[in-house]
Amino acid sequence: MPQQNTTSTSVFEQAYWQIAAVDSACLPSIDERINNKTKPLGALGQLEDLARQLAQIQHPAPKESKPIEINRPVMLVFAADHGIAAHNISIAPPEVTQQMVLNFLNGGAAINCFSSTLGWKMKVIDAGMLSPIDQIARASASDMLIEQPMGTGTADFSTQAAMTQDQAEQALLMGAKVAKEQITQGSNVLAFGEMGIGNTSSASALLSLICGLSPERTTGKGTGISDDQLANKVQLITDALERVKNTHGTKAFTPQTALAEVGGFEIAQIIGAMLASAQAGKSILVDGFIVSVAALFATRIAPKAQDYMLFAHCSAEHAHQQVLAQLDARPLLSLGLRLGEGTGAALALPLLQAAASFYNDMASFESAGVTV
Ligand SMILES: O=C(O)c1ccc[n+]([C@@H]2O[C@H](COP(=O)([O-])O)[C@@H](O)[C@H]2O)c1
Ligand SMILES: Cc1cc2nc[nH]c2cc1C
Repeated sequence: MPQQNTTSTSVFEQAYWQIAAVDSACLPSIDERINNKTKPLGALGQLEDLARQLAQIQHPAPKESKPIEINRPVMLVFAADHGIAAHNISIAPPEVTQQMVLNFLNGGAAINCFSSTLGWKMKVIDAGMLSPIDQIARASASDMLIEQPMGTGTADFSTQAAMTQDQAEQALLMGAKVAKEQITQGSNVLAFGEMGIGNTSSASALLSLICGLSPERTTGKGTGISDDQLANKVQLITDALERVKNTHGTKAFTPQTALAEVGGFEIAQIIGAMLASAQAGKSILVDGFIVSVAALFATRIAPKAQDYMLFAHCSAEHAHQQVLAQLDARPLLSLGLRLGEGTGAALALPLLQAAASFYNDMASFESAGVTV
């Protein structure tokens, strides 16, 4: 059931989330620990930045030098359908969203392979697909599946608002609930993935609205559509932006308005889950283009949430670079992936573990008797 916001503060306001910035007072002791490891200064490159950020998130007290822990890493894959998918803007029809969710529940997708190989717990969240999961699949996958649909897919945003403002609000609360449950179970690293035929259209429109970028710059081929389909996708997003400007004027769009007009149920729930993770002081591992747009929205609601975000990879969807630039984020991997599902985030877990391992266990110059 949707939670009630008992305060008068909206979930789209920073004050609702009360996210503490990570404290830079702890940096000197963290840097001292990293710099005294038996290596030339900076020689572990981006792994040093990763260790620094993980240590800063986990040990804000200035003088403490405690190990980094990666506990019960959990992959949360949010799935939903999109009304815009009726316009042939994907290689696949909308039914494929649910077919792929069933594939997740049966353990057969790329994200299952990576999660089981690398040690992720995996949860699949139905945030609003065209039809509910049938009882047999539900019964056989009760441990992996979380059902909290906001409806049977969003409305077609090229002609009307994707969802109501109230749904956008409820979606944030429902996403937050999932993150809180996983944190209660002991997770301190939460990764985010998604599945939704048509959701690159939604992510592109959201990016255009919130950053004032033209649809040509924010729109790409998603699952691999043709040039003609891409031209149609750009036109549909252009029409949607025109519709939204006619409805709300040309003023800057708030995250809530943008989400309600052109968002997706899975994207909105991810935003809420990220904000709750940051609120609880846990690390957020961001996957590809769609999840990064959700991360951008989370930071537009509560800028301090970014302190807790680690960017796993750079997707082949070219607008992902625009999102990363907006966030001034440097991703860990660049493998040309454009699958989604959380696959890029899953693959980054060994890097987090390696960063923790050198930070925790590598000898210092003093302890090893190495004199440089
Ligand atoms: O994560 C990415 O960067 C990414 C880039 C392109 C496509 N996807 C996946 O493909 C689906 C959306 O693509 P489309 O063409 O249907 O909009 C959705 O299920 C995503 O998981 C994901
Ligand atoms: C087959 C398929 C698998 C996916 N996984 C994430 N998005 C997807 C889109 C399609 C079409």
